[in-house]
Amino acid sequence: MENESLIPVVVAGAAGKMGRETIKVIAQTEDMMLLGAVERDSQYLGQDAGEIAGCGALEVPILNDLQSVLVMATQQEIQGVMVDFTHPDSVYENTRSAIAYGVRPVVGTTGLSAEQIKDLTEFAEKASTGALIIPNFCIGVILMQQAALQAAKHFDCLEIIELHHNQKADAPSGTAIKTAQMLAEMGKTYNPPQVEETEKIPGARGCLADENIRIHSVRLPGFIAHQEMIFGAAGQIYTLRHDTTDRAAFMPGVLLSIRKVTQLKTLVYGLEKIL
Ligand SMILES: NC(=O)C1=CN([C@@H]2O[C@H](COP(=O)(O)OP(=O)(O)OC[C@H]3O[C@@H](n4cnc5c(N)ncnc54)[C@H](OP(=O)(O)O)[C@@H]3O)[C@@H](O)[C@H]2O)C=CC1
Ligand SMILES: O=C(O)C1=N[C@H](C(=O)O)C[C@H](O)C1
Repeated sequence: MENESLIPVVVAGAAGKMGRETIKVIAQTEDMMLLGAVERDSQYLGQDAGEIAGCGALEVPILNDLQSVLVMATQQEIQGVMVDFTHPDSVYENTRSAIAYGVRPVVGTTGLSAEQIKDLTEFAEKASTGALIIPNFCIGVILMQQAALQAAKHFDCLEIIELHHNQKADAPSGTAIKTAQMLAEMGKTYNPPQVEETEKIPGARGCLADENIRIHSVRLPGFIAHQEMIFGAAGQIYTLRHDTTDRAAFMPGVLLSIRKVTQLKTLVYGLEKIL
């Protein structure tokens, strides 16, 4: 393919676990090119993004100024896409900046509040810029969420347990929050109280998400990303579980999102809406 017809992609958080995986997969993808790589830690400044990702030199130096990379993206023939895998404390500003420059954000970073998502949705609408916020790029997770929606037609009681590596900054996970939101959209309130409960140690019962759904967050070395959903009713327990055993599992969803966001004019929240 000619360079001019490739989707130019900027990766923010280029030296992180997901940033490296994303750069590797873009390097192998015919209809995309890595245009820019941004990282906040100056130890990577000027280093080749491909070398850092472990896929060999791509001649794209890592920079630490997102704005200048976004400017570069605006100068391409095809509108650029920014993939963000940074940190909950940076993702809102990064996404707003990308939309302001007309560079379409594909946001994998979790930890955005409901107000921030609402604000970004309005901003993207005003700018007529496509944007995606995807709490989980893994198809298996979407299948688990769909199965949970089916189960919720028959079960009124459930709790969510999410388990992640201990480098994760935010809790509960974006996936668990989104799952609870999807269940809440069914118009039910779950887990009708049975007795008056007392938490002898605060937090014992996890956190309370939408429509009375409890989420319990486990952080341990050895995990990558896992979610269990336990439904209970008289005489039965129904359990759904998804395990991510390699970050490669997220990559088909990342590539799909990069392609889809170029066709959007508004912000869409959730991979299930673009499948
Ligand atoms: N949607 C999905 O399917 C998935 C989402 N995630 C989410 O993606 C995010 C990143 O995860 P992960 O890769 O594991 O985390 P890492 O900590 O491995 O990587 C994040 C990288 O981004 C850098 N960074 C932070 N802020 C900025 C900034 N403003 N500009 C540029 N770089 C920045 C960090 O630098 P430093 O180390 O100096 O802070 C770090 O190198 C998390 O929110 C995680 O929850 C993860 C997996 C899948
Ligand atoms: O931090 C992670 O690793 C992950 N974060 C996302 C989340 O918060 O749901 C997606 C996946 O679970 C991996």
